[in-house]
Order: sequence, then C-alpha cells, then structure tokens
Amino acid sequence: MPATLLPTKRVAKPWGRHQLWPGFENPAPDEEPIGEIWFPSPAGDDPELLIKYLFTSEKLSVQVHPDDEGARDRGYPRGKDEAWLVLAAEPDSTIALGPKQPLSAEQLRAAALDGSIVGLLDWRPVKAGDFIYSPAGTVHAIGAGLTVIEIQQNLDLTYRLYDYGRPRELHLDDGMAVSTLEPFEEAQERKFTVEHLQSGEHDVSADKGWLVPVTGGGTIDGERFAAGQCWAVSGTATVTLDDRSTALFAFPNA
Ligand SMILES: O=P(O)(O)OC[C@H]1O[C@@H](O)[C@@H](O)[C@@H](O)[C@@H]1O
Repeated sequence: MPATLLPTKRVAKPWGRHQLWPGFENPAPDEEPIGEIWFPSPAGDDPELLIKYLFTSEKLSVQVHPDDEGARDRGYPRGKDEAWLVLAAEPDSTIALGPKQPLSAEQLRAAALDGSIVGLLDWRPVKAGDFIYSPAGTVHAIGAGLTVIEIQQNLDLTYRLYDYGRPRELHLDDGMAVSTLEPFEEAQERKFTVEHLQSGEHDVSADKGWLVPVTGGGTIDGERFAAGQCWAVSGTATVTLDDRSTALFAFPNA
C-alpha cells in the first residue's frame, strides 16, 4: 500500500502557544493557545503509535502514564511509553524525568498535594536535537519554551499528579498506582523504534510505520513530502531525503 499523508488535529492547551512552528498555522490572538498537533489515523483504525507536535509556553502538568499491563487492567488497549525529539528549546528549557531520590508512596502523595513534587523531580536541561525516551510509569513533566515531536504509544490517558493550580482534573490515586518511585533509568525494553534518517536514499520497512519529516523535504515512493507532515507507511517504502533534510521513521517493536 502506498504511503498516506495523515490529517492533523489541533488541540488547545493552557500551556500552549500562539506562535507555533514553520508549516503550522498560528491561532489568532483571540483564540486559545495550541499545545498539540496530532496526526491521527483514520477513524476506526487503532494503530500502535501516535505522532504529535507539542508547543509549550508553560510547564505541562507533573504526570504519569500506565504501562501495557496497568492500562489493560483499566480497560484500555495499551499503555503509553513516549519519546520526544526536541526541535527548539529556550536556553533554560528543561524536562523532568523521575524523582532525584527514591520516594515512598506517602512522600509522592504528600508532595503532589502540596506542590513540592516540582522540587523533588530531576529537571534536565534540554536543547534542540535531544532525543528522550520516557517509559510508562515515569513521573515526568515537559517544561516551558519547547517545540518537540512526540512519538507515543497510541493511548490518550494522562494521570495528572500536580498542575500548578490550573483548574484541571487531577488523578492522584490512579497516578500513584502506576508511578515508578525510583530515579529514572533508561528503558531496558522499548515499545517502539525511532530511526533518524539523513539526506539520501533509505528503504524503510514496517507492518505499520510513521514517517515524520523533520527538516526540509523529500519523496516517499515518488510522492513529495515536507517538514510538518506525517505519513503512514504499510510495508516497505523508499524515502529519498533532499540535501540538509532529516526525518524520523517510527514503528512498534514486535
Ligand atoms: O495534562 P497536560 O499537562 O495537558 O499534558 C498532557 C500531555 O503531556 C505530554 O507529556 C504528553 O504525554 C502528551 O501526549 C500529553 O497530551
């Protein structure tokens, strides 16, 4: 089957922006800020992965996602590991991954309730080009001033532990039940692979894969693509990237 250009879905978020990124139309000044642009698959299709852009002007919630087992126990098809490619970052931008020190469940609960959880997390400086894989269970928070491409298992379920007083629902009990209380460690096993493609010709192959042009453009099986798009690929395709162009190719691991 040929590669298919996916549509976009724009999601307003309190931490979003009015100045997005080349290739994406900015919301009008009187419209809500856009925080996420999704590349959903056609209705009725429930593929393993979902690709999004995130545009932040404030910190996102301190949050956690369940793993496959935890999600299935709650009636969802899969858990949510996620990964971020940082496209742009302010000089002081950070992403928090896990606590700096091991926490007890009671410490996590108390810290989420009074907000001191923010100071207990391991906030890491990030810059353009960084790639971070955050497995389910990681208590995490994306910071302000970031533009990232997110590759995630296709589950729309976030348990918010703390939200800086914003008037959004929190999910402390559910979040506590799936949180890793130890400091972050690189995942031993990843739910998906993300290949980083440079200019030139590449054969990509996956039962179901996602081509995400990052900079510049090129062709997939002869069809023109450009940064800011996302293409679904079934089977094998030939990707030719123009000079100084880059792309990601993401697919679920068996
Ligand atoms: O709950 P908020 O703060 O809106 O954040 C929700 C967002 O968090 C990010 O870390 C990602 O997991 C996104 O896929 C998710 O939509």
